Parts: sequence; C-alpha cells; structure tokens
Amino acid sequence: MALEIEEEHVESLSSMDHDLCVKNFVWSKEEWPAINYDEFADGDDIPIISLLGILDEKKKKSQDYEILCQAMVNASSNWGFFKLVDHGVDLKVIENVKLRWNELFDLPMEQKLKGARSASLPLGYCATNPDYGKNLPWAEILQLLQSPQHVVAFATKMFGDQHQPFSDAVIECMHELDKLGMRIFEMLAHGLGLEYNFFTKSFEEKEATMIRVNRYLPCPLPEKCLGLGSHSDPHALTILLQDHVGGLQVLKTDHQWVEIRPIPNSFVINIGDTLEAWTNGRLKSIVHRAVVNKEKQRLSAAYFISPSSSAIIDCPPQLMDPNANPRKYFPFKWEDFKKELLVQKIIVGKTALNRFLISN
Ligand SMILES: O=C(O)CCC(=O)C(=O)O
Ligand SMILES: [Fe+2]
Repeated sequence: MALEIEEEHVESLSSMDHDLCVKNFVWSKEEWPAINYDEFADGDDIPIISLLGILDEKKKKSQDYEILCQAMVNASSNWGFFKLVDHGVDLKVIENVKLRWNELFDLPMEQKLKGARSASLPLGYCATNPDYGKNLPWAEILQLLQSPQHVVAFATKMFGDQHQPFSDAVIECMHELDKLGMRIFEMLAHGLGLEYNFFTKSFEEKEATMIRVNRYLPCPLPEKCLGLGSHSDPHALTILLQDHVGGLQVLKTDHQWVEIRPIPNSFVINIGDTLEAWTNGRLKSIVHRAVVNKEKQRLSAAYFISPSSSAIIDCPPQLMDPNANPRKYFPFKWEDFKKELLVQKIIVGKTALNRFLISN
C-alpha cells in the first residue's frame, strides 16, 4: 500500500522539468518526522506575550512595559520563540492578505508559473524547492521582497492590469508587520538594557526584508515528507502568520521536536541568526521545521526582517564579558553575510554565520 502511494503522481507540485511522484518527496530517513498528526494537539509551552495595554507610545514609561520587555528577552533567550497576541495589527489586513494568497495558490499551475522564480534568484512563485536537492519540500512557496515596486512587478506578471487587490493587500500587510517588527526590536533592546533604537536604527533600508508564503497541501505520506526541513532563519527576526491548522515544530535543547499550536489571531515570533550574533548568543536562533498532514492544507507566511546592507552587526559591550561571555563573532557588515546566504542557497545549520565565528 505504502509503495502504491509512493508511485502516485503529484500534479499540484509538478512545475519543474519533469513530473513528480510522491516518492520524489520522501526525505532521507534521518529526517523523517514520523508524526502522528493526532498527537499534534499535545501541549506546547512556549511563552505567550500580550501587548495589550502597552501599544500606546505613552506607555513606554510604565511598569507593564518594563515587565513585558523583560518577558520578551527571557522568551528569546530560553526558547528563541514566543507567541504574540493583542499585537495591534489590524486583523482585517491579515485576513485579507490570507485570502489573496490562497486565491493565488488556487490558480492553475500554468498561470502561477507566469510569476515563477528564476534559477538564480529565489523570488516569485515556486512549486516545491529544487534547491533542497533530494529532499524536496512538500510546499508551494511565494517569496517577495518588502519593496512595493517589487510586489507590483510580480503581481502584474501574474494578474496583468487586475493586480491591484493582490498588490495592495501584500504591501499593506508587510507595512504592518514591519511596524510591529520595529516595536519588537525596541522592546528587545530595552529589555537588554540598550537604547530603544539600538537595533531599529540599522533597519532604515529594507532591501533584503521579505516575506515567504508557504502553502502545504494535504500529503499522502506525512511521516516521510516535510513541508520545510529543519533550519534556523538567517535574518534578524521572523514574524510568522498562519491559519489554524498547525505544523510548525521547534527543536528543544534535549533534541525533542515540540509542536507549536496556533492561537487564533496571533503571530509566532522567532529570533534569527543575525540577532543571535548581534547579542553574542544572548538571544537564540532556534532550529525549526514544518510538518504536513494527510487531511488538511495549511498556509503560513514568514516575514523575515533584515538590517540594511550597510549595517554593521557588532555586539555591544554591555552584552559581553571578557571572562564569562567573551565575544563570539567578528563584527560584520550585513551585506557580507547576505552574500554568504546567496552562495549557499539552502540554509544548512548556521553555516553562513559560522564564517564570522571567532574560533577559540
Ligand atoms: O510553516 C511554518 O510554520 C514554518 C515556516 C518557516 O519556518 C519559514 O518559512 O522559514
Ligand atoms: Fe523558518
């Protein structure tokens, strides 16, 4: 039976030169998630942070604000992940953009390929991800830069002069997520005892900030396939929005994969490699992956916030100690890190960051 399933043709993800069968999506054995989707409901205990009551600028001086900044730093140091509720982003904006993305993914493959990514640049639409070589993700992916011009150019290729509803929804969503991201950076900086603008001043240019939208269709063999393999996010901070289905798993220090159950109207926030280096490892960039399931399709979107290319990622002295916590990374220009990422195409561990590691 399993073998029959493996021979099944996968039309929905066959956009490359040849037709794909389920067996083409089977990962190497050591990567098999071996999930039983029914167990997914089991608990997770990553921290939940609510911004209720502190969204107003005037609240920055309040005790609640202090407590929340501390909680955010603790979550980012212990887990590298937290869930954010009462985040202040208009839910209509989020619902609208999810609708537009689903509409796009529901188009016939022929039309989606009008916006297909090129071999050299991973932007635009892509069914599965050939960069992964043998381990093909069970996912359709749409990757777009934050730049409104880039979004409009993509949407015009896809929808012609009918592009406006899609373009407007995506641009508005990224604008809102960006504002939220800057708020989080301010809170993290404050919680770490740094100036509020310690991080935000390096995010004036958004040239590498982007969104990746993942659609995972139901998969006949979820125990041997993955929607997205294990990785850490190389950028500074990720804001993940998703639907109610769930599939995100985080690797805990005891090598256990923990499911992150979605909470309605929340975001999952995680620290990227860049911020880990910037804080000398105080904030952690944790390995995670996306599993798929037999019955339900799932939509998730990761907004990856990156510093300006010219930003120098240099840990402030307050976060280091010559004896207890000496400098771990040479200061680097974010542009040089980005070049490493482009060379590598797929992210294996923290290899791009390791180039800047000071070896003892
Ligand atoms: O789909 C998910 O939950 C995870 C997505 C993710 O980790 C990514 O796009 O980097
Ligand atoms: Fe990720």
